[in-house]
Amino acid sequence: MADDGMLLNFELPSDAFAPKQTFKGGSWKDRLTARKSAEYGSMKARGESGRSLPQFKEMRSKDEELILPGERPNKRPRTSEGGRGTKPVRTEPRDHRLPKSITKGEYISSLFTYNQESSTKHEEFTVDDSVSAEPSNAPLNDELATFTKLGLSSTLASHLLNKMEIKAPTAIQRKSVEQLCATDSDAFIQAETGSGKTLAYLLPVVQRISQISKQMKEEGQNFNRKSGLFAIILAPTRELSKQISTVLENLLSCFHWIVSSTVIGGESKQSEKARLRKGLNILVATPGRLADHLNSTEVLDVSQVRWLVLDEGDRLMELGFENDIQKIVSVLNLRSRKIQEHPVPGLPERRTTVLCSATIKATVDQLSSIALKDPVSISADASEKSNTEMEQAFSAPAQLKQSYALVPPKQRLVALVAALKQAFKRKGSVMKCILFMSCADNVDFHFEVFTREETSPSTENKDASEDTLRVPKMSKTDKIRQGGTIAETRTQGLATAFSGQDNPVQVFRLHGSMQQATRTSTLKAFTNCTDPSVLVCTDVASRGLDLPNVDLVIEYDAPFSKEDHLHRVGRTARAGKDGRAMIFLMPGCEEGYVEILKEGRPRNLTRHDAAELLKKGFAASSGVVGGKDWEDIATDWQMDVERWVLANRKHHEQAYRAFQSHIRAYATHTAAERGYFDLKQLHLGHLAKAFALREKPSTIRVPGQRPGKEAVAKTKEARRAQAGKAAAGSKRAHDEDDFDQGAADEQQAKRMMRMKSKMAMTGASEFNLG
Ligand SMILES: Nc1ncnc2c1ncn2[C@@H]1O[C@H](COP(=O)(O)OP(=O)(O)OP(=O)(O)O)[C@@H](O)[C@H]1O
Repeated sequence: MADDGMLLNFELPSDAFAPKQTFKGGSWKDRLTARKSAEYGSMKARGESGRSLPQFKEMRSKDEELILPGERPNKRPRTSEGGRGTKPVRTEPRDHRLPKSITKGEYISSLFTYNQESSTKHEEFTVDDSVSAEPSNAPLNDELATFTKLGLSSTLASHLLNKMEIKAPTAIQRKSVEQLCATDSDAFIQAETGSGKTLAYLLPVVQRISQISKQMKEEGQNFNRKSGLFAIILAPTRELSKQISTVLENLLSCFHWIVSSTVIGGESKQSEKARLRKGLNILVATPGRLADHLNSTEVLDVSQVRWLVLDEGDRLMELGFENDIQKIVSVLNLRSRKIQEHPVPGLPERRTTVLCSATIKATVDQLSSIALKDPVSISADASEKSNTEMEQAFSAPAQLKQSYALVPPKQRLVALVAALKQAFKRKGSVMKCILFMSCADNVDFHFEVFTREETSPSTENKDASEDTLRVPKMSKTDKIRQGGTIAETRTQGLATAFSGQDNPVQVFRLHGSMQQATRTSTLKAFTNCTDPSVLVCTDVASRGLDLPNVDLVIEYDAPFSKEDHLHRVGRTARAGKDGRAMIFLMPGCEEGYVEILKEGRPRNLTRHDAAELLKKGFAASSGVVGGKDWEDIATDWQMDVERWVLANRKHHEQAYRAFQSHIRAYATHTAAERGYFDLKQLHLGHLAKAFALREKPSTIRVPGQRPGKEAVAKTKEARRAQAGKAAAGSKRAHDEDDFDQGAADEQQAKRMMRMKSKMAMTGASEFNLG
């Protein structure tokens, strides 16, 4: 199941994050009224009468912050004038920025009040940006390190130079080409992102097969596509398989008699079978599809396979391809025993299996035990390393400039737009940016926000139109007709939200719930786009993809694991080029994640704060534009998006979905890192603002999804009443059991959900990658 389409069988309990009702903020009168109102509400629910009290929506603290029962306002920040508990110092009134009228169930809070502040020092780990770091994944500058000296034929070496503009090997290529051209032992190849691992395993494979073809010709035999399948390369995703296949075809254009092909799904098995029937010498495949063909395609003869490459080994395991790989390896072992009628001259006795990744996790040991025998470790580093050492040693490219932005939940959306505005302010400063989000719903919603038609910024008072913009109530049939999904085919648009004045920016979206053909064409369009562009995507684009000219990576939603972080930021600063990466974190427990970032041994890790981003993004250097300061401009923009969401049912539902899916995704960080991403500490009310939602989080429901605890409680009550009326004690007991069983199941469901959503959101299967 894909990440955005997941209608999982549990919903976050509406009151799960609500502490005991306490009312803070505003004057004592506000707090008293709020408490009385809440008491009145519960009396009313119990059927007791009470004197009329003001509706809660009418109450607003003096700071414009609406403090809701069930929501946790942040603690007042300490001020130099007084300790906690003293009246906060109000720098300026915010009221003028917010609409004067609000409607039932709708709460509008200011972007700039009650935000949690950072608890860490600003100076930490900030390094001078002007200090340039030597690229660590660049081609070698060593005259002795020529491809011919490493064992490649002069034909292949000159093809690399003249046709592919590859002059010298990278460090990992030097080691691996030398090793794999000379020996048949299994190998682990581990090197940082963008260091040329694809050629590190393809070059020796092509070289060895070209030698076989040469030997056959010398012995008077004809080498052609029917001579045998000699190498299989497995990759976890279709996109990656296609990319490997393209590099391979480029290489093989100097050996046109060696034929390669792919079986990766996404097209009919019949046409794949037809290709296999024609014969081929090198096959690039996804594990599931290959296992399928090994089962059902008789013409697929794997008895002569002598090279098996498992690219992105740890990812293959993460995505649950273990069984498929096990099956493939045992079929290869079994069929390699077949006695050949016409043995191929020069074909090695044993099969060489190569495992390759930028990050080597414990799971790789498992894969190694399935597929490898006494492997040699090949890393770019000069020292020989054990697996554990390799696991600890992975790092980001040295020349990559990393930073993190500490942004409170309410300001996330505006700060993101500000960062993008700043990045694309000057023509040519950033060409391509990849923006990572946690799930497909998030990608879809933000794509729409970035490409929406903006209303005139001169519209000063929009209060009058607030009610007319209200979302029309969705009828039951509408909901059914919509089926809980939004059909959206547009994958490219002009970024109205952050295009520079003379610098139009294109936005693309990519995630695993899109049709394969759309995914492929979107990637192609992004790659070929000559305008500055942003690819908003899930982790489907985090592994192995080599998209040219990406100079900025933004992780708006934190990665699910530190390995994912390295792969994401590794889409830039490739093969010695420069690159920048920024991750968004929230003040509070997420700040601790900086320690994890440091584990990737970045040469620099600069910190940005929300105010700094907003100021740079929303105002000129003077800080004031047309009499408005950057806070006003950011607020106007946020309000505009909120109104846009309210005005259209589709956008509203998209925002709902994105909010809910994001929270689910938030719960799926690896156990080791969950402490930094603690759902209980996430201020859902504030976070909703980053999705331009004005509703109370517990009321946010996506049509077709299972009701939350509140709704279940209501149903339970109704069912109890019914059971009571019918005086059917046994039935009641049965219903109770159902609910208790439901509660027990919920734990199980949550566990399943965590696993499923992690898989779906990171790309659970090659056929439906998220
Ligand atoms: N020797 C070389 N000289 C110059 N460029 C190279 C060389 N080898 C590879 N490249 C280029 O470097 C880029 C990255 O290569 P590749 O995709 O193989 O990296 P990788 O190590 O597999 O990265 P990842 O871990 O992200 O998958 C590609 O654009 C490739 O063309």
